[in-house]
Amino acid sequence: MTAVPTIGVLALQGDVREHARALEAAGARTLAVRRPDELERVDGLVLPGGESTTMWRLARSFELLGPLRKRIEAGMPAYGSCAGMIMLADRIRDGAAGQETAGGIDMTVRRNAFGRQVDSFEADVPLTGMGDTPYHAVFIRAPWVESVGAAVEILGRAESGQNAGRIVAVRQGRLMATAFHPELTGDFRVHHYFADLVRRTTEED
Ligand SMILES: NC(=O)CC[C@H](N)C(=O)O
Repeated sequence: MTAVPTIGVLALQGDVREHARALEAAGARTLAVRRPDELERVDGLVLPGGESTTMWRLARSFELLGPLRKRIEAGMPAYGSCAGMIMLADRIRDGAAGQETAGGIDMTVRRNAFGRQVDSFEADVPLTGMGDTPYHAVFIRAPWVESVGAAVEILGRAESGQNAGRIVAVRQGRLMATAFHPELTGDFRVHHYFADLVRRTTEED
């Protein structure tokens, strides 16, 4: 029998409840993670959208940044959306002074990249491995992925307009990230994909 995985949502700041709801719709049990002992109990973690500078500062003061890095290095699956994508990037551009990330994905992410042109917008993005219909993606002061290392698989790019070709969804092994917010649209394909990844990981380990 396949066990139901417990997926944490980093609950320092951001749209935690929406992710929990989407993960539950994808068949996972969820846990709000604010403390290192909560982080220890989850099979995978979602880092939500919000504000990456605040998330970073809070992660430091809650003494979560170090434990988060350790669990990611040890192979915990993690998925970051928007600010969460920034948190999973090994390198960031246009960060606040001294801004750190948990890292894990070999990519450079530019913060507020689309925001200079337009604060928020919606676009259809075809996503590898998540069905034939493009994903209707909501971007809110979103970052984009400026460059990726060889181990990173590009799952989606913006298709049209002046931002055509920009990388907005990636995966590196057990880590994945999207520049957009799949918790807001009621189409939970991204959460299903991540929940399946976590389920397979718990079977492998
Ligand atoms: N919707 C979002 O998560 C926005 C991200 C935000 N601009 C940041 O830098 O963290």
